[in-house]
Amino acid sequence: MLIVADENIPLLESFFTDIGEIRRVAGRHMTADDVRDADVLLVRSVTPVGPELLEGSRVRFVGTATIGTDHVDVGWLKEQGIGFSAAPGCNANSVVEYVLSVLSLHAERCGLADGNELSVGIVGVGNVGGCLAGRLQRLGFKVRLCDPPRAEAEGPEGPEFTSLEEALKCDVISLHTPLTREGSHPTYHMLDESRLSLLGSNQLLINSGRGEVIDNQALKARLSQANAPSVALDVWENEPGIDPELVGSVWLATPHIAGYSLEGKVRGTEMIYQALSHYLGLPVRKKAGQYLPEPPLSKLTFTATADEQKALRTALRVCYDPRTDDVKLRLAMRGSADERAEAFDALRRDYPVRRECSSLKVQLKGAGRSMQDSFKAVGFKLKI
Ligand SMILES: NC(=O)C1=CN([C@@H]2O[C@H](COP(=O)(O)OP(=O)(O)OC[C@H]3O[C@@H](n4cnc5c(N)ncnc54)[C@H](O)[C@@H]3O)[C@@H](O)[C@H]2O)C=CC1
Ligand SMILES: O=C(O)C(=O)[C@H](O)COP(=O)(O)O
Repeated sequence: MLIVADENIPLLESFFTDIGEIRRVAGRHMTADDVRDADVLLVRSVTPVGPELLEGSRVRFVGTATIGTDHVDVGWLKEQGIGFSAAPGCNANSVVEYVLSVLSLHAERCGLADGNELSVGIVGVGNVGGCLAGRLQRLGFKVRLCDPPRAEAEGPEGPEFTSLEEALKCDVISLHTPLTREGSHPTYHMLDESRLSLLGSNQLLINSGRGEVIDNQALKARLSQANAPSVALDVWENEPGIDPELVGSVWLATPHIAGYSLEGKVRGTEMIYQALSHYLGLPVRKKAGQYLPEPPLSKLTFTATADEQKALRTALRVCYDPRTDDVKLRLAMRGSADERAEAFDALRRDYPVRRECSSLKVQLKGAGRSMQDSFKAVGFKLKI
């Protein structure tokens, strides 16, 4: 059996050698010739999968080691009887940690002693948005949820949902919808010129869903006007050929790496390995946990003199500080359009190992219940 796979899927050999021969291909440049004689295709978000790639090939199963599926023509695969699986939720925790870290930086630069004074509108309350809402509520933030598809499906039985316009009134708005162009609630350019005009300079807009959910040209225009909001973008229109002027206009700019914790990536591989094994009727023998190395930093101790908010910010940023990725992306925006696109992909391909908060044991000497609860809410393991 031949498995053609994006070379950026981690642990390909560890998970798939027993199943078939692996051919590694650069995902961004995968062609019909690369996959013609394959039985299985494993991709990431950068490979459009549909008739152009697969017509006339032997492929009978496609797996994407990502949450998002907007790069896959799922309907066409179904019509062709080709098996398909994504990795729902695999890196949701990583995205949530990115948002928490962005929020901590924002609170600090706004001079807020307690970030949880902020109200947060979460747009798209699925795996990522739902997990984020739970954490923020435990941390004492005021959270508003916007998810029209869920509101319609769940009715009065579900949680309280608000309209997009109401969510856009919050101090912070965090986008976590998939990219959709059809249906009752399409998200393509959901934040257009008119909705962006509702935001003001005391607000922060975060997008770690998909770039096309915001009209990037309208956003660039909005950021050049008076009373513009602060913006943190992890995802962009036209990746990898993103707009360098927009990078220059936003507060925090990262190269689509919110979900790039090691845990999240390895879980993505594990999930498509499990799905392929089920599809082929093979036993599932391997687990992500067996491939996670010891983290470079495993313990952190705060003494009884530590201030709760400062300690929490420090611990969070020890695990992940988006400012490092921001600096690298800004530096990568020099050069020609081709060089910039290549540099964007290189930042993602060569991304350093980033571990989730759960990899760090935190000792809080003499800390009260509130401080312990806050650390646990973020996802740290407490050392008793
Ligand atoms: N930046 C990154 O590294 C990553 C980005 N993502 C992106 O985040 C997206 C969300 O991920 P999950 O939460 O796992 O997906 P999910 O499918 O679990 O949840 C998405 C939610 O958005 C809601 N939704 C759909 N249309 C909407 C609309 N018009 N307005 C408001 N809500 C709407 C859905 O009802 C659903 O509850 C993914 O589709 C992917 O595009 C995911 C992982 C990493
Ligand atoms: O899981 C998703 O959806 C994402 O956005 C991934 O983090 C994207 O990673 P790549 O597949 O582009 O490496």
